[in-house]
Amino acid sequence: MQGVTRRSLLPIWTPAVDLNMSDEKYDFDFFVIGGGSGGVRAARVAATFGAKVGLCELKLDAISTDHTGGMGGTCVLRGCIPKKFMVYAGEFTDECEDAKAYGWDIPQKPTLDWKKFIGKKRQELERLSGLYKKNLTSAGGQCFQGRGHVIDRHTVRVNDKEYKVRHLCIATGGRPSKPPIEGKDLAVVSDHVLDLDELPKKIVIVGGGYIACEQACIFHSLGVETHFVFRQDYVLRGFDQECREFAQQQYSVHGMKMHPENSPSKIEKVDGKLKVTFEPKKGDKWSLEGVDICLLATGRNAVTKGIGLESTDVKLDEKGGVIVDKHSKTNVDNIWAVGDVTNRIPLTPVARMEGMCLAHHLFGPKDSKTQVPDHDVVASVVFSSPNLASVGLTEEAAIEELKDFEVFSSSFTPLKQSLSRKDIKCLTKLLVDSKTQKVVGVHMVGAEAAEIVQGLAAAIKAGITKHTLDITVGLHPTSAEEFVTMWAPKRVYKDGKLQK
Ligand SMILES: Cc1cc2nc3c(=O)[nH]c(=O)nc-3n(C[C@H](O)[C@H](O)[C@H](O)COP(=O)(O)OP(=O)(O)OC[C@H]3O[C@@H](n4cnc5c(N)ncnc54)[C@H](O)[C@@H]3O)c2cc1C
Ligand SMILES: NC(=O)c1ccc[n+]([C@@H]2O[C@H](COP(=O)([O-])OP(=O)(O)OC[C@H]3O[C@@H](n4cnc5c(N)ncnc54)[C@H](O)[C@@H]3O)[C@@H](O)[C@H]2O)c1
Repeated sequence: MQGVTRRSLLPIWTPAVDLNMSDEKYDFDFFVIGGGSGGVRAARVAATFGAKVGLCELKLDAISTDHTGGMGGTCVLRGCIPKKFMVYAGEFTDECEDAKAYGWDIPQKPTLDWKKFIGKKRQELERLSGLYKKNLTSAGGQCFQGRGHVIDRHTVRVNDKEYKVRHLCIATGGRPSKPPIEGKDLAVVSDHVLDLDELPKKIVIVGGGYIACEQACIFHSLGVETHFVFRQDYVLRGFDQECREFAQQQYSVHGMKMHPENSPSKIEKVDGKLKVTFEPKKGDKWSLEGVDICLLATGRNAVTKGIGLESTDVKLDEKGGVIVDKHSKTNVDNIWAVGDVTNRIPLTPVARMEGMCLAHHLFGPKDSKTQVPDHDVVASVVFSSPNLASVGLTEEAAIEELKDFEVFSSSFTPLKQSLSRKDIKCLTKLLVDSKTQKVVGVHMVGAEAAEIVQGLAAAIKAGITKHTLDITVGLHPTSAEEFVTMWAPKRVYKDGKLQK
């Protein structure tokens, strides 16, 4: 086959497979379908180990479809990165508020040139997408633009050409799903709201998960009339209950219009705008009119349909995700899957870890310690305003799993806001195993929580005890120092029961 070259720089260690003995009947040792966080990491590391690697990805577009995507995948083009740019864009509103309280004279209301912002965002994402391709090809991998289709367990078709592959990796990620609401075609999904030509005046955001919370806070901070509608009494099911309540209370302090225990039942067009009708858990139906955008942030589905998987015996779970073992292997010996398509933990660093471990497992040194991804104690953060960052057990999970533990928590006004928006509060929380004194959970709601909890996540992995935190000298004055100055437990549980 033309154009496929084995990387000349062979690794200095002993690879897991003898790459010089690879079967000539294969065009590639390793072929990846999907150029997102997981796929590119797997392909790039495998190429670095000297494997003959190919990867295919759809053509670049902000909106993902069966035929559009782009190198870098969801995280780079319609996830983490554009979302974080929007978070930053919105933060200047609060900064201006704080600045005034600190004595700055801001003569007129600052305005945002949305077209300028979105133009810069598009330019930067295109650059990043190009970098993903460049990094893979410089590692020796080959990149194809086109839709990958599995013909059989050793054959992939891209752009009408078939390739024989020794190992195949499915890394096709996920795409947003819409619930069966009347008029749902009038609503948009997260791909769209991260790439709007114009900023809406009035937006309805449906869902209570990561995306809904982040987007609601972003649009509210950008001055858009934001209606945040969710089914439960509190947002972010699965997070620590005290943190959920605290975050939700802080969202309303910022003035956002929250509509808990409501679901949309109908979306229609009236006089060129949207009318969205809701059914509350209790009470009568009600509607919002004059809505520019209705975002359905109600979950995502693994991309496993229409890519030829049915021509293999690869087993899917009940939600359509690829079932894999601890090495990311499917039930078919040479087919592997990493990232969101496997419905494990749908986060970028997790997809990357799975890709990295797979490459090590297949092509790395035999004694590599990074062959099995570790899904235990994975930190996560909701980039809402304020951030909610979390690692380890929640208080509710600790009651079930640990039974004997102590809760340390503190809520306070961050120093910066003590001269400005005094109703802005921060919550820090630690859970400690009573028997071992090990820290088993860290949670924070507040500015920069993500930056702070990252370090504590590493400390938990290293088995840090409460005593070590107690003898750690804080950095003053910071919000982070609360984690080393919470001496007395707020609550103590014995045998899963709260002690008086
Ligand atoms: C709005 C939003 C915000 C997010 N924010 C964060 C965050 O802040 N932090 C975080 O950790 N995670 C975040 N995530 C989650 C994160 O983006 C995903 O977990 C991550 O991108 C998954 O990587 P992946 O490689 O599994 O899949 P993807 O990145 O989705 O990549 C899959 C790729 O496969 C391609 N593809 C699909 N089918 C084919 C085919 N047949 N042929 C060729 N190519 C194909 C797609 O075009 C896509 O590029 C966010 C997600 C969303 C939607
Ligand atoms: N900061 C981050 O790390 C980040 C940000 C965004 C997304 N993500 C990842 O992407 C994944 C998907 O995010 P998501 O927010 O789409 O999903 P999610 O699973 O976090 O939330 C979906 C929400 O939609 C609600 N919902 C579902 N069906 C509904 C219906 N019919 N009517 C009303 N509400 C309904 C659910 O109750 C839930 O609150 C997340 O699980 C997360 O792992 C991560």
